[in-house]
Amino acid sequence: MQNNREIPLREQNIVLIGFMGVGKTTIGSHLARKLYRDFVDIDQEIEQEYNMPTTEIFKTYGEQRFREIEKEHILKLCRNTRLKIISVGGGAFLQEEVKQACLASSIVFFLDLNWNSWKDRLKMLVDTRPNLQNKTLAEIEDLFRSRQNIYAVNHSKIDTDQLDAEEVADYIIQTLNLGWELYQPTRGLN
Ligand SMILES: Nc1ncnc2c1ncn2[C@@H]1O[C@H](COP(=O)(O)OP(=O)(O)OP(=O)(O)O)[C@@H](O)[C@H]1O
Ligand SMILES: O=C(O)C1=C[C@@H](O)[C@@H](O)[C@H](O)C1
Ligand SMILES: [Mg+2]
Repeated sequence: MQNNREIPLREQNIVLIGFMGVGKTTIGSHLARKLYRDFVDIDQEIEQEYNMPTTEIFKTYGEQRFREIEKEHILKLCRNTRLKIISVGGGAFLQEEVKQACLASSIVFFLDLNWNSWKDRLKMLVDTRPNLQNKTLAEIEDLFRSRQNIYAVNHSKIDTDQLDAEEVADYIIQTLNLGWELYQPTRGLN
């Protein structure tokens, strides 16, 4: 496994984690554009590979198969790439191996959003997220709360409640610049 001691901090992949709908895909694409990096969205990669939406993949092959493919995609990126912005699915960190690979090879940002703000987004998410379907609001809240512990280990947590997607991307860039300068300063290198 490529680990972060072998990749200069400024070249490490940036991985966005968090519950469904917190904005990983939207914020990740802003971040990639602003940092002139490639953006990889794992859900979209899997949908392209299977040529069907996630809901159909769950129905046809089951969640377990989706998780296996998700793991393969993420481990491959962690082993073989740098300088990417990667949005992983909301359930990717359920798999310990995925979590450890991301934490060892990349800078992991947890996009946090409180339940009250999140539930306003439910309507626009439910058709495309199989794990939100056929559940009561109380069951979805339970899922939301039980998932928080898989995101708890990260390199930086960003509170997104009061920010639009572009502001979150700018805030992540400020955080990165602070960390890069602190731990691997450019001053005096030449
Ligand atoms: N900071 C934000 N403020 C307001 N709305 C946002 C913000 N970030 C994302 N959104 C909106 O929330 C919806 C979900 O965002 P997005 O698809 O990026 O979430 P996601 O974390 O990638 O979800 P998933 O894990 O299910 O793929 C989109 O309609 C997006 O426009
Ligand atoms: O949190 C989840 O379980 C999921 C989140 C989405 O990003 C997709 O990866 C899929 O819909 C499952
Ligand atoms: Mg997404």
